[in-house]
Amino acid sequence: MSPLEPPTARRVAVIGGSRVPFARSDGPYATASNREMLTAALDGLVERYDLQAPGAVGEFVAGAVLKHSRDFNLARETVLGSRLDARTPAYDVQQACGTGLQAVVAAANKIALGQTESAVAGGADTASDAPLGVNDALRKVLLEARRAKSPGARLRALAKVRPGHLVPDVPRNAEPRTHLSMGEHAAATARAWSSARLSTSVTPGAPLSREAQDDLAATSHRRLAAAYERGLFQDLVVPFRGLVRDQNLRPDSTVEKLAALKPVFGLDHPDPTMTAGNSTPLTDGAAVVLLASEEWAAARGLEPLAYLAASETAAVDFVHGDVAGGEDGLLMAPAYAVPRMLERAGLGVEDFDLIEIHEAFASQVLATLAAWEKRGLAPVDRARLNVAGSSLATGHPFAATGARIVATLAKLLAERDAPGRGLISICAAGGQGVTAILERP
Ligand SMILES: CC(=O)SCCNC(=O)CCNC(=O)[C@H](O)C(C)(C)COP(=O)(O)OP(=O)(O)OC[C@H]1O[C@@H](n2cnc3c(N)ncnc32)[C@H](O)[C@@H]1OP(=O)(O)O
Repeated sequence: MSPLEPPTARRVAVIGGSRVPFARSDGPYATASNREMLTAALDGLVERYDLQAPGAVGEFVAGAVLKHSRDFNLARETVLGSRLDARTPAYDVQQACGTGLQAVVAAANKIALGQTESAVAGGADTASDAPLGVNDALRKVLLEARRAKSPGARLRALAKVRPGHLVPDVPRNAEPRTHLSMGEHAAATARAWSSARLSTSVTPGAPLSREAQDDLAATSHRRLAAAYERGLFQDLVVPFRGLVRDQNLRPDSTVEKLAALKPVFGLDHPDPTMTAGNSTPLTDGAAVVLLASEEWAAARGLEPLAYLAASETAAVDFVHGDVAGGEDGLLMAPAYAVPRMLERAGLGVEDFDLIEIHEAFASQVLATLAAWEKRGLAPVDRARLNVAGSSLATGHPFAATGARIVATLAKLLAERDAPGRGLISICAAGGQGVTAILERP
């Protein structure tokens, strides 16, 4: 028997995106689950691209960072409650804040290899509906009670419950080994890069200054507001629970206003620079992207916005390296992923019309830019960076951010109505980075 020939890779088109407006946690989506938000985003896409028919979508790939055990396969549970055909296979991925982009890459690779013709990928997260666990002591008692062979034995087991057992196990926005929050890690990285050279900073002498961070945040709000204003998100955002645009957006967020906010991270060092204004807020939301082969798109008369041309992941050893931060801080893996991806593609950052860096914190974006320059990449032209705003303005529902960025960038490339290339860089908890290239030939 002759072996199957290895398939030739095909181009993967980004057809469109759909997301709910992002909401600040404990706000309008406080009672919405990941599944409900993801279903709303998915149904938006199903409706817009007429995907109800059986087999229209080959697979749904999605994930959440904070996930209830009842959503053991959130993607499949979402399909079953959505307008997508119930016979659509679905599975979860999880790579912290890189989840949404990793879901896109996983789905795209199957399309590229001819294993499916179309897929939807994305993610959702809610810090409002975070899963609370029972603490270990109570878990032992409850399991003992469940195993009890008689009502008496069950009662004896339950009688062991003490008030202290009722303290819930709350998921923390902290690194499990260092016990430091993401913000504290970013503050340590900002210190490590504070004397870095950065050609394009508003404060060239001190690229990670408070002023430079606030400027980045104000720019993000200003550009997101302008993008809403000119209708960029008209076919990308579906209204949900009374919101029509991202709740965190403050068009009036000026550098002067941001300068008045008090620092919240890195307070154990002189001159802390990170505030609620130049950090992302805890956010609830969901986003998805429709991907397909060129043949699938052509058969439906759909014009691809752009193509997923490359992707890369990297991880830094922040555990054995510099645990608290340093050059290889927790959120610095894109400093390795992007140069590697560009080398493989034979491109430089100057070859990109648009660059999207997920804004976990302004300081982390600036440290990433400095690291790229240090590793020999050309300075990033700020006029091409996050041109429609990014996470500082939209907010950051962890697993949704990748799909938000892919859909926004694809739309921005299509808008230009000319050949173009866009770069995506996303840092993730766990010391990981997920990056990608979109292209419009
Ligand atoms: C890989 C990754 O992505 S890692 C990133 C993961 N995400 C995180 O770690 C989330 C980090 N963020 C947080 O933990 C929280 O949002 C914090 C600690 C930064 C801030 O929390 P809070 O103090 O609750 O923020 P809050 O929204 O109340 O803002 C504080 C103040 O700043 C003001 N403010 C916030 N943003 C702005 C802005 N853009 N412009 C003007 N004022 C602002 C608020 O109005 C508020 O003012 P008030 O005290 O007068 O009401």
